[in-house]
Amino acid sequence: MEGVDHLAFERNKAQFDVDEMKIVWAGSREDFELSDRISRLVASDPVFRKDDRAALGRKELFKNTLRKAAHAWKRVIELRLSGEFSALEPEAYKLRAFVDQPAFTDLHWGMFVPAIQGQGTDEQQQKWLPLAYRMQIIGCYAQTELGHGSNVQGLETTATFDPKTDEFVIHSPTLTSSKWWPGGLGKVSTHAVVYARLIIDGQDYGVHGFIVQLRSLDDHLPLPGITIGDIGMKFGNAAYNTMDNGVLTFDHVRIPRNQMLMRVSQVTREGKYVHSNVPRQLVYGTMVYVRQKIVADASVALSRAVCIATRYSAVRRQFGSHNGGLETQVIDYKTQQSRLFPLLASAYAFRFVGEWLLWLYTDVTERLKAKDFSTLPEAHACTAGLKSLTTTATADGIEECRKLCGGHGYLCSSGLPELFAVYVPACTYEGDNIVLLLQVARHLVKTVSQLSTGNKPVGTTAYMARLEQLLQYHSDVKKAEDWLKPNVVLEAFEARAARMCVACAQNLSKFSNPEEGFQELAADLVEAAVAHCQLIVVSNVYALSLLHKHLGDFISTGCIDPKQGSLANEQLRNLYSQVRPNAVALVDAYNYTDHYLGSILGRYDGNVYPKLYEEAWKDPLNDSIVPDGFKEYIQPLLKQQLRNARL
Ligand SMILES: CCCCCCCCCC/C=C\CCCCCCCC(=O)SCCNC(=O)CCNC(=O)[C@H](O)C(C)(C)COP(=O)(O)OP(=O)(O)OC[C@H]1O[C@@H](n2cnc3c(N)ncnc32)[C@H](O)[C@@H]1OP(=O)(O)O
Ligand SMILES: Cc1cc2nc3c(=O)[nH]c(=O)nc-3n(C[C@H](O)[C@H](O)[C@H](O)COP(=O)(O)OP(=O)(O)OC[C@H]3O[C@@H](n4cnc5c(N)ncnc54)[C@H](O)[C@@H]3O)c2cc1C
Repeated sequence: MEGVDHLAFERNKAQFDVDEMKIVWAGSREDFELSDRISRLVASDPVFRKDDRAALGRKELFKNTLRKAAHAWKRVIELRLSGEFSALEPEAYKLRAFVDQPAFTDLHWGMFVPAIQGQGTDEQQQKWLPLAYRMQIIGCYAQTELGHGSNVQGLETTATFDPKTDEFVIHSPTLTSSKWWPGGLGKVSTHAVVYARLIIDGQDYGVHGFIVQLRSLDDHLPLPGITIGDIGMKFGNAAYNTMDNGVLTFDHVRIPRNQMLMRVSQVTREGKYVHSNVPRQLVYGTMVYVRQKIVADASVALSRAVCIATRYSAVRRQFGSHNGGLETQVIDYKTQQSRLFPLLASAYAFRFVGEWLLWLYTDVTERLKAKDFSTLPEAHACTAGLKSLTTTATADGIEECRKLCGGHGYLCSSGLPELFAVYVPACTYEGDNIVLLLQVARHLVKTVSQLSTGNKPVGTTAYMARLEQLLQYHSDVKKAEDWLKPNVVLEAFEARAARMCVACAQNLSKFSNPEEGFQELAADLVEAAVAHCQLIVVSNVYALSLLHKHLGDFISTGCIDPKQGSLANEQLRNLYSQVRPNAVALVDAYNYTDHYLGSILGRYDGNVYPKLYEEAWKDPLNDSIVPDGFKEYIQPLLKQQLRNARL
């Protein structure tokens, strides 16, 4: 059966041009060609092999990660993948994506460099960026502490200005102030951007960023006053254990004054605190940048899981055989379709919403350069909300895909357990998803409360300007096909989000203390924020399955009635039937190599069973026929039973 395309029959059913769809998914022909070239390059390089990962112990796994990161960097330079200086070019980014192994380089390029770019002055950038671009220093982002992560203003590490020596003294005053979690910190980084409370003359000016050298550039030992290590094994086997998330404490470590990142605010030689004419929230700018990247990556993780589950569902057969004929492909079961196809649609939807968010982020960045800060709240709300929405849906979606693959989905060789374990911390890092939704809720409630003062809502909240109309709205859907009209769906989502936000604002106004009200109503506020974020996704693409999933919201807010809900469901079933013949082609359009998918169930040729069988024999337990430990632990039991039987 080797080489036979078990899915050819499925591919022949496609009703659209897969090659054209590959370009749509990639973004452009140029992007497609680049991805295609780099994914093949990675797949054919033995250093980037990953099928042996599940069996490696932590130390071997980590060394393997260092080897891959070093090799990736060599390839970036040899192939001139990056521009003259930075590896944040699309080519290098793609190479990292296809290598598919989290490493310290993610934090160096993804957070340390952007923190200096966004928060450093021109002089600081000139000094530090060339070193970082050439990886002559390796950096990480040391914000979270043992005692505080979400509450950034609660961080305890201090940076006290010493006017006598023109230095800051960085110190960890308590156990809970130990830096805890930063990726790349545990074993690799030579430097960090450390977030600490700025103290001048006894006064606390809040949290600011400082560039701190952690390890010697000669022998890699921690510098005096610095205690540093890895925080230990994390969820999953290989998964995120390729990363050295670290712990760090400072004992009165001195750094020059000019190592405070001073674009947002400065400390003068005399110890005067000067705040530039920019919002203090720019100190949080690196998080906004990374949240946008996380949204762009959600579609990648979800599409991998969906690709595996779709191909396998077309290969797998259970029940339904008549007269010795073939059994039914599990993809033909309506229940399988109703679980799988909305995820297939979500992967595409997140791909497009990621593109849109990149556009929004680029626009905001351009405005910030021109000192226009007006769109910053919208950028924060959109990045926070969509990060939360897409990572939650993706993590849940990967787990659903595992279940869609039945028992075989639980095998590491399906690729799904590791994909889930690597992905699921995205719901926590870069802002816990609930904490981020509460930020969106604050923005929405503020928008509603400002309507009465004549403030015109902008951006993604612009629909609130039609509040009167949306509060009167009731869907006029009469037949299932009406739900195919994008405007009909969009209006229903707008009305639902507006009503949920208004209900929250009205309930909040009953509290004399708004903060107390916000705490009390937090669960409702989170639901209103989800409704708003779903509207953003819907307005960029799709939505009937979401409407079906949240039917309760639509009916209880009076946007639609139960009959219209059933019509939506009927239309959804019709759509599943239309997707069915195209399903395998729709996942082929992702153009993933078998190396990248890392899944026997998702193989392009569908040759699942022989390969699963072959793979089982490679497990280290099968190295010997009788297992180690037999003589010590099994044989005595068996002998004991024999003795008992004789008695
Ligand atoms: C070899 C090869 C090449 C390789 C190339 C590789 C390239 C790889 C790239 C990979 C990319 C990325 C990889 C990253 C992996 C990620 C690892 C994870 C890292 C981390 O987790 S870092 C730590 C993240 N921590 C958090 O996210 C903390 C979450 N908490 C917060 O953000 C805040 O504390 C808060 C919850 C927002 C609350 O803050 P605060 O108390 O200060 O604020 P208030 O609620 O009082 O609000 C005040 C005011 O400020 C507004 N606001 C809040 N945040 C922001 C913001 N970010 N931007 C703008 N405005 C903000 C808020 O809305 C309020 O406004 P208002 O006063 O109401 O008008
Ligand atoms: C794999 C991984 C990598 C990481 N990498 C880095 C890194 O490189 N650098 C770095 O600085 N940090 C890093 N972090 C830390 C990460 O950013 C934090 O863990 C994250 O911001 C969540 O904060 P927390 O751990 O304090 O959670 P907590 O805030 O303690 O959350 C615990 C629970 O409390 C709830 N909660 C908290 N506050 C509220 C509230 N106001 N209202 C309602 N519910 C609330 C949350 O929803 C959650 O259910 C990483 C974390 C992980 C898991």
